[in-house]
Amino acid sequence: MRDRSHGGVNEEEAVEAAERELRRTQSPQFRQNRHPFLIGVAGGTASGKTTVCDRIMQRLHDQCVVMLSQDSFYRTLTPTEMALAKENNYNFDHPDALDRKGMMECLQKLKEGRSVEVPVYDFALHARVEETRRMDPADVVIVEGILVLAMEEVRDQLNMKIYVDTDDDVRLARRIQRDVASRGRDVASVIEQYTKFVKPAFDTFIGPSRRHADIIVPWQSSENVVAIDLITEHIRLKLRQHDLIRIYSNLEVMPSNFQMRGMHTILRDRDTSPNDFVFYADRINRLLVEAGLGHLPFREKTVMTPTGHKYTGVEFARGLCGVSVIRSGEAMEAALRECCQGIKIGKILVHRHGKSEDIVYEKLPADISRRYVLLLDPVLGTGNTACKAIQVLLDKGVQESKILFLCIIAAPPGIHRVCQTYPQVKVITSEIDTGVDENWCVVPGVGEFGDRYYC
Ligand SMILES: O=P(O)(O)OC[C@H]1O[C@H](OP(=O)(O)OP(=O)(O)O)[C@H](O)[C@@H]1O
Ligand SMILES: O=c1cc[nH]c(=O)[nH]1
Repeated sequence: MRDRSHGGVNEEEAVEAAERELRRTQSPQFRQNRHPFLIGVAGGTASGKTTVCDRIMQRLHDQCVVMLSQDSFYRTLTPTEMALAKENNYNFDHPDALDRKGMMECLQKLKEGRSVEVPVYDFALHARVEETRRMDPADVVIVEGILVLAMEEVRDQLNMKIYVDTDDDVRLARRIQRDVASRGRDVASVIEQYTKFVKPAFDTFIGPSRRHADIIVPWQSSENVVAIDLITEHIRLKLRQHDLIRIYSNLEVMPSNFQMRGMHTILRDRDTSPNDFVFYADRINRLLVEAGLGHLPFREKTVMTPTGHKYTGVEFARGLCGVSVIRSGEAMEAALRECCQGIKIGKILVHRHGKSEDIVYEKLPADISRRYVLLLDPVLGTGNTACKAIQVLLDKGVQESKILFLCIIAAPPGIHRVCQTYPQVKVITSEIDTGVDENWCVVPGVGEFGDRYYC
């Protein structure tokens, strides 16, 4: 008889658990260990970037948000460069005018949740001053500047890329006003600099960087309130999520409710009987497969209901197959067959020797290159096995974007490895674990999945 005594969670316990979670997530240690959400805001000179950043910060007033400006990283000019600057002949709009290394170091530290000392630049002297400005770890870091999306190394660090789009004539008028009023310049020199350097740099670096943006915000004379609403809602959603989901758009963690937590508690309990282990692993596998199928394309289809009315719905995608990683992945085949009758399922065997692995066997559908592939393996640990298996599929001609990797538990090293190496592969898991120990076991983990499932 199956042991069902793990069943319900009473309301009082649920409230207590929720309160414990709230206390935990608000503690200083928790906040310090979190990676912030990094947003880049670019656009031409005087396009309204700072106003966009201010509006985002105002809306996120209950979060810790800091703003890093590209302008802080202008290099102190050499005497020769200084002479050119004095003759209005130095290109401040070129990426080489920046201390890109210093900027990346700063960004990296903030990303790791560490404090930084940000340089302070004096625009009138064209030099860094002695003092620095301390910036503490934050939930959200906004990096603002004309070249933020033009520098690949900066772009690669960002979780959200915004481009502020404003007409050239509006920007020039604003730039003249600003430089005359606050940077001690006259109108003629501002226009000369604009024609000689600002506009060509816009045409070469800044304008083209718009194609890297996730969001292009039209920003003319009146403020774009709708865009700011959408951006801040998206950030709030991301902040509610686990760090790794914020970072990788190709990672999906199934919603965690008490059913899911309860099933995981049983899988993770070393005293769980083999029967129960199989029963609950199968239940999660079924949910995982359904979550994976939810990512496949569909076509609209209209049918007639028994009441004689039309129902407009969708038709499932064709050209799908499964591939299980032997042995544990085979435990997920039944769930896939229950959802997709008659589906073809291939197999890959990766032999692990500690850190290195070899593919020792593969049997895949002959036409796999034309199919979507649900790659099945319940445990993602270091990610070595998954990467090997994915590479086999790519070598067979499967498109990266057509691979969905399904696993019951995923450890952060494996998530980083797979999501970074194969950014178009969708990784779907039911829980993220803490890590991998010195024996390459996932912790807290479920132990050796295959031994427990097949014993
Ligand atoms: O991400 P990694 O560190 O590579 O670890 C994950 C691999 O480990 C497990 O298989 P295992 O080698 O235990 O073989 P089994 O399925 O035959 O039990 C699991 O099913 C994965 O294939
Ligand atoms: O913890 C682990 C790691 C690899 N494989 C498993 O089955 N469990």
